[in-house]
Amino acid sequence: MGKYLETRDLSFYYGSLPAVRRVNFGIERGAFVGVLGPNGSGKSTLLSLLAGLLEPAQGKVYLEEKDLLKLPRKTRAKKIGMVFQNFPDQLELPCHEIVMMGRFPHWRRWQKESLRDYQVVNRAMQQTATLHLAEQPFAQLSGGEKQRVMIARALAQEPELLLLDEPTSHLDILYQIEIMSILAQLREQGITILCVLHDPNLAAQFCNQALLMKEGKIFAFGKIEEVMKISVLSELFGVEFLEETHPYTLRPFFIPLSISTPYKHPLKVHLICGGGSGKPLLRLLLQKGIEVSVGVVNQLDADEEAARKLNLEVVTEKPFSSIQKENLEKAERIAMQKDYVIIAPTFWGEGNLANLEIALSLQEKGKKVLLFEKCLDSKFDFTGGKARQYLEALCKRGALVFKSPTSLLDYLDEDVATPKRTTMPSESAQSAESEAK
Ligand SMILES: Nc1ncnc2c1ncn2[C@@H]1O[C@H](COP(=O)(O)OP(=O)(O)OP(=O)(O)O)[C@@H](O)[C@H]1O
Repeated sequence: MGKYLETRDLSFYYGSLPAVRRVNFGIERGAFVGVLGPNGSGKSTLLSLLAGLLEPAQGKVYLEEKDLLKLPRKTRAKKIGMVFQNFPDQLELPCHEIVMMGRFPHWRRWQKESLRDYQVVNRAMQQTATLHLAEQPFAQLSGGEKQRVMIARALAQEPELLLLDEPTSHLDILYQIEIMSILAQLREQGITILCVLHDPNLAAQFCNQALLMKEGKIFAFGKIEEVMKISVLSELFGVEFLEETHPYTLRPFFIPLSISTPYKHPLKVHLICGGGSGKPLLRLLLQKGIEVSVGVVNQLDADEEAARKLNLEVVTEKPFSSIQKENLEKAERIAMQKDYVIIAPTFWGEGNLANLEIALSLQEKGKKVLLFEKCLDSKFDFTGGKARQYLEALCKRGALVFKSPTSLLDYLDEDVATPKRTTMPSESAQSAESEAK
């Protein structure tokens, strides 16, 4: 059986500019789809095609398996409610009359407003908190108030399918949440909703599916939990995100961090850490644009969580387990691709000691190892001295010891500026090394 709403090879051009390119997707009745994508990616054009306001250059839109453009105009107007950006916002009509316009498709010629029409308008204005604006001229409302009145008008239409283009764009945060909650309730009543949004969090919290667009094409489409991932969103928007899970809804939410640039620093490092010891360093390394891999760390460890949320390459081991051979080999392979191995001042136990064995092995293969004075403090060693022996062996064989993350970062910068330095410890590092001894 076909879907409630479906597009097949849908394309649209403005002159020679392809705005929507061979878009294929289908949604079930009652879906609540968030349409997201960068500016100019074709979201509004797609919505206009779905509303039948634009005629596709190629392909078709099907509503309940029928060619949308072949449905009588009045049938379309009854079924599809729209809240678009380009409403005439200087109308002097009182708001209740604007909302009543939503009833037009249900009227016969010369029909007057019925009691039911007034009831539906009243309910729509209650739902959108616009009842107190009923007598006010539309033109005199604020942007957010106008937006809510236009949503009320669409609700008064009692549509099956609601298409909204950035319905939250002029709303303060309270009304953003309120409007999204109203839409979620409408969905529970069986209305199918497609809604262009700029905020991934509104989509992640309220929608059940996401349609991501880039350059007129579908970039990703599916359930929120399948599609809304930092790797996908970062690539779509060119912004780094941190992902958290909402403690109550268990839906993901995203914190934009910075504009994603390809790692701009020429050096790459592998970080051995654990228990949160790597976090301060991770932040500094990433701020400099240095590519970082992490491991081996136990799943659910604070550093593992940070690396995962930052979408870094990370080698993990099961929680509370000693590191398995295949994970050690994987970490070694990854670290071999890097310029340095950095050891954070973490606690050492029998479970993670093997990370120091890899560091020694990597050093033997010519990899440069950097660590911190604090690493040599025996209070971090819960292996009866084995960890300290490994760390001292690393130092004897040329590992550089630093007082602080910033001095290590300075060293990396010097190293880039003076290529020969990579084989010769810097003065600051040497002095730290001798102090440590
Ligand atoms: N009326 C028009 N005439 C010519 N080009 C247009 C027109 N409307 C949109 N475009 C172009 O078509 C492309 C897609 O625009 P569209 O408005 O569909 O994107 P969008 O994803 O909704 O953008 P935004 O997030 O900025 O609202 C853009 O390159 C835009 O410049």
